[in-house]
Amino acid sequence: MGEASQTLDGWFCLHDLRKIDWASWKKVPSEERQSMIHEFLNMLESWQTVEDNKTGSHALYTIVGQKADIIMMVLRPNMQELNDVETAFNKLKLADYTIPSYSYVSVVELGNYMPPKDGSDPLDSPEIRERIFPILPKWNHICFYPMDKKREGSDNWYSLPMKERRELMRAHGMTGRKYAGKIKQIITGSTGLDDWEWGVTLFAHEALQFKKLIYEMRFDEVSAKYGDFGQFFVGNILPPEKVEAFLHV
Ligand code: VOV
Repeated sequence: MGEASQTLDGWFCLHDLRKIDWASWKKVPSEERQSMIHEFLNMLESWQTVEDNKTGSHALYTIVGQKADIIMMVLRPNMQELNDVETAFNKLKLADYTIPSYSYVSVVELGNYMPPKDGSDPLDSPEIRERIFPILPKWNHICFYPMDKKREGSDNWYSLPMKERRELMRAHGMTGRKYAGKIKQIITGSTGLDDWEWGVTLFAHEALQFKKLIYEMRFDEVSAKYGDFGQFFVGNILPPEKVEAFLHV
């Protein structure tokens, strides 16, 4: 039987996707809408303070297509704080005009397939700390999807020996490295936390790079043979200064 890979786990992560109830929103008098937008912007400012203090991070994007209108991705040191952020959003007046469309709970994860060569404590490495406690990039586009590794007949990731999994992950990493500077990936583990085993969140300057990377990875054995994927969500950055225009009706 396979040996479990040890993981380094960082910040907890919530992907919260909402639709805007545009029909109801349009009926709200403009002054009230303004005040709700203002209240939401104040919340974003408080999230920014957390990020500036490096005690969490967040990303706000609009979603293209009918699955959702916005995605809020929030990172916090523990599940309680994550829940607090979610509850605080739900208490905003604006939340009454949103419809939950998908959510995902996970924790930023780094596997030990490529351990430090000198045997040092990975948590002493600033590079590793930056990966498990990441400040999310403010790049133009986001792509998020959950995934599993298969356990079907002979295609069972979990019964492969560590050596073989390491080799497959090495090849996966080599494909990913070709996209350095074009795509930033945040892998969050969710076994026991949500319906799938991992959340994959990608950030890119150009949306086409998602298609190129994910297509190329389909040919890596680890994805071709063992990858099972959930729904894909893709979208555009929504910086605070554009929130008002986005919600303008
Ligand atoms: C920019 C692209 C990029 C790069 C450089 C990259 C590199 C790496 C490395 C080096 C490692 C192993 C160590 C670790 O960090 O855990 C991983 C790990 C992982 N990856 Fe990855 N990945 C990328 C990108 C990338 C994508 C696009 C996907 C989705 C797969 C697809 O087909 O749609 C993915 C998935 C994963 C997963 C689920 C894991 C955990 C697997 C496990 O069994 O534990 N990943 N990944």
